[in-house]
Order: sequence, then C-alpha cells, then structure tokens
Amino acid sequence: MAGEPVHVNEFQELARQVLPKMYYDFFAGGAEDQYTLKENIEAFCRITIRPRILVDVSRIDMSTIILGHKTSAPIIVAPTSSHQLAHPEGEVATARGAAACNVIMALSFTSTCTVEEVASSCNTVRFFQTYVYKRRDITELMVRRAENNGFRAIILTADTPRLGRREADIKNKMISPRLRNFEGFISTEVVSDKGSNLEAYAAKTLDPSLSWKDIAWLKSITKLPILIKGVLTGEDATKAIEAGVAGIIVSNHGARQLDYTPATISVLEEVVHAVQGKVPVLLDGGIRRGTDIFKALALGAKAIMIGRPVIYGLAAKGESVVKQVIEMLKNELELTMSLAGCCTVDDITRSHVITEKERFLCRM
Ligand SMILES: Cc1cc2nc3c(=O)[nH]c(=O)nc-3n(C[C@H](O)[C@H](O)[C@H](O)COP(=O)(O)O)c2cc1C
Ligand SMILES: CC(C)CC(=O)C(=O)O
Repeated sequence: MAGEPVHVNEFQELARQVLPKMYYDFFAGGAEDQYTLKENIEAFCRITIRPRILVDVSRIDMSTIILGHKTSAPIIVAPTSSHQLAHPEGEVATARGAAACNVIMALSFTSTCTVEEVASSCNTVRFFQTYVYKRRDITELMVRRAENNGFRAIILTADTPRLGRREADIKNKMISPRLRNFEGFISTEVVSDKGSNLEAYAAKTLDPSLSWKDIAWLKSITKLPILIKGVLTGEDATKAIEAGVAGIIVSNHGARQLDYTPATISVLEEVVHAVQGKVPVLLDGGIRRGTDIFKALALGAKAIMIGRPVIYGLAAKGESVVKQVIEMLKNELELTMSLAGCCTVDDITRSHVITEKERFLCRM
C-alpha cells in the first residue's frame, strides 16, 4: 500500500497481510453467500445527504449521552470475540484505544482477555455483551463479574441461538480460541475434525431455548440496564420495549448469522418508528465512513457501533491503530457535519438524508 492509510478500509488489507489465513477469514467473513455482508456496506451508498449551506460551523460538537454516559462521539466499539487472535494484547489494547478517544467499548462474552484484565486496563466506559449458555450459571457469573468490575450496561445478543454457517471457518477448521474467562468452569477445547471447532464449541454451549421470557430472568440477576442486540423488525422492537429493555441495537451480527437479512441501515427507520423514542436505538453493520454515521443518526440512531475496522486496526498494530481507526471516523463525522451544516448531533435530522425508497417514489 502506498503511504499511510487515509481511510479505515485500508487497515483490512494490512490485517490480511499480518494474520494467519484462518484468523483473517474468521474476522472478515460472513455467513453462507455473504449477501448481507455486501449489503451492509452497499446500502449506505444508496442513501444520499441533503446538506444545508451558510450555517456557522466554526464549532462542531459531536459529543452525546448514551444511557447517561457522556461520550466524545456517537461511536461505540462493538463487542467482537477473540481479540488475541488479532494481537497478543487483545481486548486490553482495544479498550485502551477506545479510552484514548473517549468512546464506549462493549466487551464480548467470548473475549480472550478476562473481564478483570480489561476493567483494570483503563477507565473507559464499558458495556458487557452476554450470550446465554445452556449452563446459565456461567452467564449469571459473567454478568455479575461485569457488574462488580464497573461495566455500565449489559448487551444481550439475541440473534445467536446457534452459530451461523461461516463457510471459510468450516474449510479452515477454525480453532476454538482460549477464553480465559471460563477457565475452571467450562472447557473451550472442542476437538472436531469435521469442520469449524468454533461452531462445535458454540453448539455445545449456546442455549437455543432462549426466549422473550428470559429477559425477566436476566433482569433478576443484574441491576444494570439491558440492551438487546440483533433486532431487525418493528415487531421485535415492540416486544423488546414490552420486556422492559433500556436500549435496542439494530444488528445482523455483521452478517455472520442469518444470511439474506436486510442491511441494518435499511431497517433502522422501521425499528425507530416502533420504538417511538421510548429507549435509545443503536445500529451496527457496515459502518466504514463518517458519512455512514451521519446517515444512521439522520435515520434515528442515537449512536453506531463498529466491529471489523477496530479488529483490523488492532491486528495491524495494536492499541495505537485502534485509536487511529476511531479517530479517522470521528474526523470524518466532524467534517461531514460541517459540510452538511450541522453543529451538534441533535442538528442531524431526518430531512438531511434521502433514502433509495424516497428517490424511487419521487420518480413515480
Ligand atoms: C470477528 C467478529 C466477532 C464477533 N463477535 C461477536 C460477539 O462475541 N458478540 C456479539 O454480540 N457480536 C459479535 N460480533 C458482531 C459485532 O458485534 C457487530 O454486530 C458487527 O461486527 C458489526 O458489523 P461490522 O463488522 O460491519 O462493523 C462479531 C463480529 C465479528 C466481525
Ligand atoms: C464464539 C462466537 C459465538 C463469537 C461470535 O459471536 C462471532 O464470531 O460472531
């Protein structure tokens, strides 16, 4: 690559160059035909921006408040597993990179560093993502450990009753990484020579019976606010509100679970309408530009989460490049806001974007 990266996508190639193929494929890949993987990115390209001119933009304030926590920008590091496969310092380096940018980090349940190591590494606001294992005592223990270690919210990932079919992982016989949080409770060693060992581990552990009634159980074991991740329809958003969640995350798990789900940005408004402002709505999937963040905010998201770009930065050079990735997105968002005539995130409104559907209706 010629010169220093100027866009977060360039870190993907750097990651590809340094990582073993098995790990790179695990991080980069999606499920089956990877239709949704492409769509998550391309759907952003079909939304255009309606800028306003002659607004005094000499001061731009990107800060916002998420569940009571002030953050420098509406950007959260998404929960992604196994950071030590990308870099030896793993989630500790990621957390420090997020802390340096004053943004929130969500730690994955299947992290390679422990909850305690990440908590003591820096003082960034942290959310804890949880899966529900068949052994509910393990989930309960992890949620309590997160709460005791100063995590501020629980994200329940609800789109993974089973692992999606990731064909590169099957071909590569993807290993099941060492998850030190669970040492002494459950073995992550699953030896299957048939395909993805990670899939075999997931099949052994994930509880496919998890259902709406279990939100009450989760609420009974923690005082922390609960966000539900994986909502893609207005119907489920309504159910989530009825179940008493504190926030909703529109996500298709970075296109790694059910293929042929729509791009998240294309269903955001449906969810936002169902939620009627009762709780914050976040979005992830395919965010690669400041303009993508602007579009998500215009369509009603309170903040967005970024998954792969952070991992690619981590793989490329650890903490300093995690920081660089987040800063690039922050700088791009700041410039987008300036050029669109929005001084604060609250100034970004629905009338600042045109969706594909609107363009289509105009032509009729
Ligand atoms: C390598 C990888 C691991 C992931 N692990 C988790 C996880 O442990 N828990 C979870 O809720 N989501 C997980 N996700 C999904 C992310 O939280 C997020 O939804 C997705 O990465 C956003 O899309 P993006 O990568 O296009 O930004 C993972 C995604 C990737 C790419
Ligand atoms: C171990 C898996 C359940 C981690 C995950 O969520 C993912 O790889 O997408």
